[in-house]
Amino acid sequence: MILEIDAGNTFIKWRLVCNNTAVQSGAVRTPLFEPGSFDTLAEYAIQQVLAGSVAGVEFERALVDVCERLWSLTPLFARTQSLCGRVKNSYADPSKMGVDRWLAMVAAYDRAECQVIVVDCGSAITIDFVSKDGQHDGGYIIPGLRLMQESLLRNTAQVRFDESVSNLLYVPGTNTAEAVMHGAAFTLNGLALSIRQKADAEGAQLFITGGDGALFHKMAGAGQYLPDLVLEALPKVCLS
Ligand SMILES: Nc1ncnc2c1ncn2[C@@H]1O[C@H](COP(=O)(O)OP(=O)(O)OP(=O)(O)O)[C@@H](O)[C@H]1O
Ligand SMILES: CC(C)(CO)[C@@H](O)C(=O)NCCC(=O)O
Ligand SMILES: [K+]
Repeated sequence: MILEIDAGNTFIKWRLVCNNTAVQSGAVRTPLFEPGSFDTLAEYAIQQVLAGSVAGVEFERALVDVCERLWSLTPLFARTQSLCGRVKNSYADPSKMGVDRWLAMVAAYDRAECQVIVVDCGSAITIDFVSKDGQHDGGYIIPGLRLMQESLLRNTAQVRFDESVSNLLYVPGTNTAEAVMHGAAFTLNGLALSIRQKADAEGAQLFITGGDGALFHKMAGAGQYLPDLVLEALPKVCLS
């Protein structure tokens, strides 16, 4: 049994994989992660822990301790590489690129083996372009839906995330909260349409993941939404 972990700035997502099949999965809010968070998995015979993290060194240290305590093993952390299979990084210093972006690109390219556009709608929205021969042609990092709203609503603290069901609406708002939340959704919608257009024009396959990925997928009306895309490439990247 293998425990795979994708640690982002909002959620730490995990799944248990047995014979290449996910048998259980879950998520912990990153700020609420504590050494006991994985105690419910203590009973499983976990032979390997593979992790990709953009959540900082403290999380990595905590995970090392947890794995030692629960299963007497050391987790393997994926690191952004300059090359993995045919996928070539465009960063002069690959260590500066979030490993979640790299993992998603490697997984998407492995599936398509042609030109891909990879969109991860998490705390941040990242959009990465990989050519048909595997060259990363660069990408974008944009504040995610929640960050867009929070950056504007920091001074109207009563507006809570639960109200953002209206994220799905992007008609012009008739109060501040609506104007801000619908504005964020309107921005995401514009982004989705422009990415779809680019994918269509270039004949690229579009891969979408992340907490707001389902919404982006709906807005784009194209591409594949794969919630576990970042986890998929963990074995390849950790073990190469
Ligand atoms: N219940 C929820 N609580 C918080 N955010 C949610 C929830 N449901 C959807 N979201 C959206 O999902 C986003 C977080 O997505 P995700 O879990 O993919 O982020 P992450 O991988 O932790 O972030 P990153 O990798 O960018 O650091 C939030 O910004 C928010 O817009
Ligand atoms: C952009 C995020 C936060 C998306 O999760 C992550 O990939 C990250 O921390 N990246 C580091 C900066 C970069 O990728 O250039
Ligand atoms: K992510």
